[in-house]
Amino acid sequence: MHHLLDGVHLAVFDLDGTLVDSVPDLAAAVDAALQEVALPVAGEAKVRDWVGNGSRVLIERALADALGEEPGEAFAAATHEHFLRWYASHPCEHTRLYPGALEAIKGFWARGIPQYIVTNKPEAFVCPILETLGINGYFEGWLGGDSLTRRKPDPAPLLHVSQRFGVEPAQAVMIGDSRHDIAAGRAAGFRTVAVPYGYNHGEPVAASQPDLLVESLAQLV
Ligand SMILES: O=C(O)COP(=O)(O)O
Ligand SMILES: [Mg+2]
Repeated sequence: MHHLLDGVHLAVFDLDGTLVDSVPDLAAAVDAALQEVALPVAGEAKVRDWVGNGSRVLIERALADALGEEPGEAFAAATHEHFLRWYASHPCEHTRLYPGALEAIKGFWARGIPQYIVTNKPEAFVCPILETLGINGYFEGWLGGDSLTRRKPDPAPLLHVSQRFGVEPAQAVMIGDSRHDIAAGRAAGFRTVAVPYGYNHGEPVAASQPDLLVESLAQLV
């Protein structure tokens, strides 16, 4: 194990952009929703920069881009419903594990360190993706962006998990790809690890000054 993980008793992973490249399926769902409301599609490159604050914000960003102004509440809600319906039936057609992700998960598992997912994506989509990729059995559970009243960058979901496992925050690590993961981890008192290949609104995640930056999750184990 990397020395930053000495004495770690809980590993919390972000999902989108950290364990899995989910943008192809997210972008397909965003584009399907945009087409439902007769707006031009956005494509993967734009969606990549919009992911990170949950699906409702993702749709609001897509609508603002297509309309050139902030969408109205009811229009955003209706378009979000189109997104949810599409994504629910195609959550994992092109979504893939990043190189090194499986190695890391197996490494934590082999050492008996409990693993949990804290994502901002809606909770309902987490299990289908993990199951399709065959990795759900490695995790004790997961929280989505709609599981609690607060989500990353708020530390609440991380503290919820560490309390559930009776682990001091200093003995837990948050592993993610975005400034929201690092902010949540730091605010919770977790150690923080970032990967540079994911989604961080087009900015380098190194700017968030994680405790450790690894090119591949395999470097952790
Ligand atoms: O769906 C999102 O907006 C981000 O999801 P993540 O927290 O797993 O990166
Ligand atoms: Mg992420």
